[in-house]
Amino acid sequence: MADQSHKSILFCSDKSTGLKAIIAIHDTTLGPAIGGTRMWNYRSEADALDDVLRLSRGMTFKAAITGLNLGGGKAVIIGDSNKDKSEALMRRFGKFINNLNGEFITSQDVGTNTRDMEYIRMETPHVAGIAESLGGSGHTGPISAYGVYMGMKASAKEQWGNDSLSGKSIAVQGIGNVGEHLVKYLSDEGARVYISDLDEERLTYVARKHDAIIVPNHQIYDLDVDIYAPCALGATVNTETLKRLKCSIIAGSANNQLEDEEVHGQMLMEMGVLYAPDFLINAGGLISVNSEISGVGKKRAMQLAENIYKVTLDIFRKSKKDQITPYTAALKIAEKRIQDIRQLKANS
Ligand SMILES: NC(=O)c1ccc[n+]([C@@H]2O[C@H](COP(=O)([O-])OP(=O)(O)OC[C@H]3O[C@@H](n4cnc5c(N)ncnc54)[C@H](O)[C@@H]3O)[C@@H](O)[C@H]2O)c1
Repeated sequence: MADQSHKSILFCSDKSTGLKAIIAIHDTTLGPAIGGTRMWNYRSEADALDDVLRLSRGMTFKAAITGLNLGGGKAVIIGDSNKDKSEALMRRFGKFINNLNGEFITSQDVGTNTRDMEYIRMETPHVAGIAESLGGSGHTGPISAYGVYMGMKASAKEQWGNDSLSGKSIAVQGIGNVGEHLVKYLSDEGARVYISDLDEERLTYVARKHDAIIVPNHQIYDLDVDIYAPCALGATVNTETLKRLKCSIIAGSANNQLEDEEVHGQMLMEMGVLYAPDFLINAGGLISVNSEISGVGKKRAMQLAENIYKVTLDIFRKSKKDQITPYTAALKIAEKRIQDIRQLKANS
């Protein structure tokens, strides 16, 4: 908690529903902490804690760099989302969120969906990502994918002087809510798209629908492609995979793609691989949820997601000018905004 400057961490446990969850609030300078609830079968509670601490910190910087008045938080429920989920478990979790009196607002993430958010809503108003038919912003996957697509095009512009992805070869790891929509954008633009996932049925479906090429999971890092798009889980860019990756750009939706932000960010820069900071280009989901909370509507949300193109180019410019990695450049801009607003609030 002290290492990454978290504000608070709440462990939630309920025997009758089998709920075991952790809510981490990183920073609330800009506004209430917001972050999805991930349900995952973690190997240990320590792994779950590590994940929620990293993810909540990323949310702080994501909101800050996107210009939203929101803080950073995240929740994880320990369990198998296919087997352990129930209405009672989700509603019990909603009660824990309600006890935080609006300091934390949640939405969907890996392993949770709009139905789960509806159960949480039965116990607390501090939840977004509700189905469109019920007045919410619905699935965040499409807008997240659009933001990643914008960030990827900006990366292409920076690396090759032209933002067209037509004819480029792109490996998308994970074709879930975000990955599938990203594959559609890329395929529609004429890219050659390779896909991998743990879910065989989904792979066949997406490959057929969007004319993509299936590759076995273990081969995704060895492909001779222009772009690697991690859209499954974090830390896939590490010392081991960097020996295998041959791409010129890394741009995807997964949170915390770099196992060690400093070490692997620097390695990428030395290798001449352009890295589009994850917390910047995957902000579409947050933008969508913010539109639901603030009532600004879908059109404005799409404009903000489109703006990721420009912000990504600004970050690359700063990275070059200051001789720092794009990740550090993005972090500095986000931290400066938080610092400025903290001062503003202290003086008023
Ligand atoms: N949904 C959003 O709006 C959003 C926003 C920002 C960031 N993200 C991040 O993007 C990533 C994807 O989100 P999503 O909503 O599409 O999740 P999802 O659960 O719908 O999809 C993830 C997919 O990755 C696959 N997968 C898991 N481990 C894998 C592995 N080792 N190799 C290949 N495939 C694997 C899963 O089978 C699944 O199909 C996550 O890291 C999430 O935190 C999502």
